Amino acid sequence: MSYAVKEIFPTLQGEGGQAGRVSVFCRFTGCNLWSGREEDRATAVCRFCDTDFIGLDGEGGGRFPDAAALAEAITAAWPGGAAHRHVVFTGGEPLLQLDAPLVEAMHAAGFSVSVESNGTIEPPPGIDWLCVSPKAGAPLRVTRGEELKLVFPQPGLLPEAVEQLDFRHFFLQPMDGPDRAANTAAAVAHCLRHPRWRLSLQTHKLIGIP
Ligand SMILES: C[S@@+](CC[C@H](N)C(=O)[O-])C[C@H]1O[C@@H](n2cnc3c(N)ncnc32)[C@H](O)[C@@H]1O
Ligand SMILES: Nc1nc2[nH]cc(C(=O)O)c2c(=O)[nH]1
Ligand code: SF4
Ligand SMILES: [Mg+2]
Repeated sequence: MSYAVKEIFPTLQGEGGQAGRVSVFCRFTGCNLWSGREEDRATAVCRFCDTDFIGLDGEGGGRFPDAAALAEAITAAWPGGAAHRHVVFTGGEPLLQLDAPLVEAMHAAGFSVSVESNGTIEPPPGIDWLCVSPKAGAPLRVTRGEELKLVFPQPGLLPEAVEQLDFRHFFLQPMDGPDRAANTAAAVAHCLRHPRWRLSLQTHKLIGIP
């Protein structure tokens, strides 16, 4: 199958348990919880998204005919040598497009494979680090993985509703937007009272990298 990609760029993973790790981000086009158009935001299932995932027009974006072609583009974007290669598939919702042949092609190219997903779609086999970030009002179908990263606070989705699921790490990530400072204080307060939860800051935004 072919893949629609918004952008491919090297940076540091900014969030969660792998923050600071050199990574190539492959951002797929499209999401199942929002069209990506501002006029639809107020009626979307997911209304707080901080990302432009429409189209193919970002750095390194485009339509890739098969897994080999996309793996080649991701490999070309890796800033280092043959060791420590790491790709993060995100979006939009990457599990609308990421499939086993692409995971296999990335492994064959020497990459460890991470995924950022909203948890509504079952992943293909072989993913090395699955981050699930559940969304209020959306069906949570993926209940295991390496990390659960809850954007906080979300009316209608309390940490208590997801903290017994089968994840190795539990993160609260303050919701960015006009209330970011208050949301950060609330997340810190929740972690202090419920130490299962750790704070995930969007560190790339703090230091001004993509
Ligand atoms: C843009 S999403 C793409 C991946 C997938 N669709 C998802 O929601 O997990 C990447 C990460 O950013 C988080 N995120 C999106 N908007 C945010 C915001 N306003 N504040 C904090 N985190 C946000 C998501 O929850 C997710 O963990
Ligand atoms: N540096 C950096 N880290 C990230 N972690 C998750 C991101 C995403 O948009 O999925 C993201 C992103 O957009 N940039
Ligand atoms: S599910 Fe992810 S990509 Fe889709 S609108 Fe929400 S935060 Fe954005
Ligand atoms: Mg982002």
